[in-house]
Amino acid sequence: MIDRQLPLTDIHRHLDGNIRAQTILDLGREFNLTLPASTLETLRPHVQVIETEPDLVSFLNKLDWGVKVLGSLDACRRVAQENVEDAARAGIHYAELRFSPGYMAMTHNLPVAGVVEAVIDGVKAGCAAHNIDVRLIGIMSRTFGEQACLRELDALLAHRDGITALDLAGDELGFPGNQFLSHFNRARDAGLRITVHAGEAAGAESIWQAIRELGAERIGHGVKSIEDRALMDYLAANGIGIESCLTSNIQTSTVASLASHPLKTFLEHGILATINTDDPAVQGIEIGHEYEVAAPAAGLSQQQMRTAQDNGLKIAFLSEAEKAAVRARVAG
Ligand SMILES: O=c1[nH]cnc2c1ncn2[C@@H]1O[C@H](CO)[C@@H](O)[C@H]1O
Ligand SMILES: [Zn+2]
Repeated sequence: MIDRQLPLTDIHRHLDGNIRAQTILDLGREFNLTLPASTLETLRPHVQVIETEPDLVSFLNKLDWGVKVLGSLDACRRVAQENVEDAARAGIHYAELRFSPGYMAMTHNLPVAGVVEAVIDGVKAGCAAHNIDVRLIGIMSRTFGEQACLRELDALLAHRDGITALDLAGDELGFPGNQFLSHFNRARDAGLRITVHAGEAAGAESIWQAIRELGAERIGHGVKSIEDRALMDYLAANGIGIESCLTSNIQTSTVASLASHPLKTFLEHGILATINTDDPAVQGIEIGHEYEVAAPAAGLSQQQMRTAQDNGLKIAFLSEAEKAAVRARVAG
């Protein structure tokens, strides 16, 4: 269960993996696009995971309709604003929303830096209307290769003030982290914080690579840490947090069942592991479901859920003063 005395965070939440089905219909109509269905009910199986997908890449295909309808920068602004509204409605006090500007720009050839600006704008508008703090994480979608990632990085750095951190997501097996050393060197030089999707489709070596070569301070998923005790020791000793996404890991067939998910072991090992959604609309879940259904099914005790919840703000990409402000707002 969620501890209502503590701030509720979601620090691994893809904004472009969380586009409302209704908004997909609306934008499809606005831009005269042929969608696979014209009602919410019939559209759902095309934009939401209904049964477990066989692998990560099949899961990721479910995000495609959401970005295919982004026919203008205004549409990008709208989905960013709706994302803040949805996170606030879910009871989240602090969210780190991540997005891949190149992926969002791709179908309609939008200017990538324009997408970054529109997302920053939409999030600002959302925060002004709701009681929530949000930071943005820029994603480079590795699936489209080094050059495309370079264009994403350039666009993110063009709006450096509105971006807190850099991430690498997409097809981890097809595009290993060692192709992106120079991208991360530049990002760190610009003072961006670093988190990397690693150890989801690939093994523990991908997590070591993300830490040692890309400078990851946190790991997205990090499931395969369980296969390497020295790595678990290292994560615990160095305060490198794990952004766990329980339901996502089942839907991508990364983990066979919630009962065998390693999150509980990570917490027992003293790793700063957290509970997050990933792509809520695509998965058909919200953060409440992860605490109320998924985490108990993964064997977490109430105390372990509390620890995971507390870890969210501990490893957030905020200064200590900003964290204290979030705590004070929740307590007050
Ligand atoms: O669970 C995940 N693992 C790896 N990549 C992901 C996941 N969810 C979404 N994306 C990727 O993030 C970008 C959009 O924000 C896209 O590249 C999408 O494929
Ligand atoms: Zn993710």
